[in-house]
Amino acid sequence: MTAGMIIGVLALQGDTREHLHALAELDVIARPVRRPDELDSVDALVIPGGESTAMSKLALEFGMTEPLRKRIAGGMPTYGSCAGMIMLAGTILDGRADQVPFGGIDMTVRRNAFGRQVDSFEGSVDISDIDGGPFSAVFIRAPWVEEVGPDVRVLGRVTAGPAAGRIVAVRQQHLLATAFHPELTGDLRVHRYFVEMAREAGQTTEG
Ligand SMILES: NC(=O)CC[C@H](N)C(=O)O
Repeated sequence: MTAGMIIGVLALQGDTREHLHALAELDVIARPVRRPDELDSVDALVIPGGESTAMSKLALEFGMTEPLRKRIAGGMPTYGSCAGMIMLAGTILDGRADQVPFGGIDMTVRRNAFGRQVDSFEGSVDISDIDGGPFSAVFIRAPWVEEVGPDVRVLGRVTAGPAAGRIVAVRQQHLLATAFHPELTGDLRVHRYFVEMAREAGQTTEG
């Protein structure tokens, strides 16, 4: 069912195009999603990196917040990178008061957690479900995960440096989030893992 599967990439704000490119390398149809009717036509969704406060505001303006919350809570496989991770969090620290996440993952994330002095850096992250060695992970004003609920599996932590041990990749059933940007490094393993998740979900719902 992979061949016919359609994966949307939220296209309100952020690096939508890079995710579309990454998905195009895999055996799926990938399209941008801006409106509720476009959301209805996809089997799974990627929420890109960018600026989560801007994304939240645009989602409210485009009438996307409620439809997204419903689909995500209803089992649509969804992957969020960086700002996308923030939007999938139940609780945001250092967010804006008017920021409304889509939720879904029982976790608390801290925005811009790695500190102001380091805007972006590359670190090494092992992801427990993904073979092939550690990721060379790009962090850009990235969040980290401060707390997870009992249903959340921690998949990856920063391995070295001052932020060593910080949680930067998680999964809760059909939902996946990373604080870094695999769409920027040409390493397709996270996208492939997500496509596999989406395919499994499709098989379950289609019997
Ligand atoms: N690269 C990113 O997606 C950065 C996330 C951004 N700092 C935010 O809070 O939304």
